[in-house]
Amino acid sequence: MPERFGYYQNELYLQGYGGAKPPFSTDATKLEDSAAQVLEPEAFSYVAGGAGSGATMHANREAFDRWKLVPRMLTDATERELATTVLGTPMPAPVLLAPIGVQSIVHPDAESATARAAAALGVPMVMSTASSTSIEDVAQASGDGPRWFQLYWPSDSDVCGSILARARAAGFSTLVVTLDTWTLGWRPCDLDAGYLPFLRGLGMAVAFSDPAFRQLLEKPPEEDTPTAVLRWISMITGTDRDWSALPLLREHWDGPIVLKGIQHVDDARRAVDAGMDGIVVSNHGGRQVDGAAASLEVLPEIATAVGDRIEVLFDSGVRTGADVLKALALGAKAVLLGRPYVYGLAHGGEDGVRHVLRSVLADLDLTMALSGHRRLADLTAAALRRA
Ligand SMILES: Cc1cc2nc3c(=O)[nH]c(=O)nc-3n(C[C@H](O)[C@H](O)[C@H](O)COP(=O)(O)O)c2cc1C
Ligand SMILES: CCCCC(=O)C(=O)O
Repeated sequence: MPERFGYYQNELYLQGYGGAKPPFSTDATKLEDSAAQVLEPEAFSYVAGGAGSGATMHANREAFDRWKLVPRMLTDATERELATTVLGTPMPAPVLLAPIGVQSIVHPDAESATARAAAALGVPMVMSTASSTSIEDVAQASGDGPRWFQLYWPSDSDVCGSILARARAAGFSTLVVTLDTWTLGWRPCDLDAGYLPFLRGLGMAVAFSDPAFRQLLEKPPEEDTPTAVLRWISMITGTDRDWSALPLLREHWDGPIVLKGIQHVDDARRAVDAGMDGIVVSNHGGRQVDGAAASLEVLPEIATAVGDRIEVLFDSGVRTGADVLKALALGAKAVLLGRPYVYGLAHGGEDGVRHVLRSVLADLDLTMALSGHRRLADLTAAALRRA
């Protein structure tokens, strides 16, 4: 394990901050408020916002509140075993960083800072297709760190193949294909602010550095950005693909493939039938379908239906160690942490992401200990009660 995160007191206070106050809160639920103080209003709204009325974003949190841990005593949880392996990737705890695009709008070091922070802890980073940093630069920042690549699936097969070949060559081991964002959801915050970072040419580093994409353009993106942006957006949006198209991805990717954005048990079964290796039960943090079910609400039925045949990962609303425990007890193999690490990035770049990650991992470790669980395998529905 690259760095021991262990007990909160040892790690953050004695080693990390030497007993001094940390630079900002160790409570990820508070970071949103303080991030609002340090970010441009539009950038903050873009990150914090959800689709429509925000109903799904709120439902994601409410669903966590409906489940309560029921701690067990005298179980000897002095030493916990949090390390696990998902699709061949070893990790110190069942936590990955969710793919989040355009990180340059919150910090100039953007995805490179995130990659360094994740690598320092051995936590896998899922890099977004909509990154503000190219595949090769993220890989370099990530060094020996574990890394997965998230795909917004280009309709042009040459471009798709080129991007995936680059990701594979750069050491990204697992492909995460996001299905729930084939067009952007109705996001009043961004609409009201007239703010969409992509239309300003942000979050285009993967596309603009891709030789196959550049070949399709009459003028390079540096000379005519709006045309290049529109060409790219038209390529990654649309419904012209269905389940039968998934084998095409196998032609370009020989590693594990995970489908992200699964909410319905029948879609989870289809992912198994299509020979996929994993799914992420996710509603994109409530950013796509306003009124969609909370992801935690649908997790148990999906895990029961397919959990023995495919890796079931989870995101949308994870903020604390207890949240991780609950998702695992309800059938997830690991969770993806979303907005909180972006707020860490906003507060302090690489150090900020590390701070958030260490806080969540240490909180997870302690909550696991005090709930009486030694091993991840001990986390079953019996560890919970529905309120
Ligand atoms: C600012 C922002 C950008 C995102 N960009 C992507 C992306 O590029 N690709 C993707 O698959 N998911 C993206 N997501 C969704 C996350 O991967 C994840 O599903 C979501 O953040 C989980 O919800 P939470 O933040 O409430 O925990 C984005 C989320 C946010 C907040
Ligand atoms: C093409 C959209 C990329 C960013 C994204 O997924 C989000 O804002 O939720």
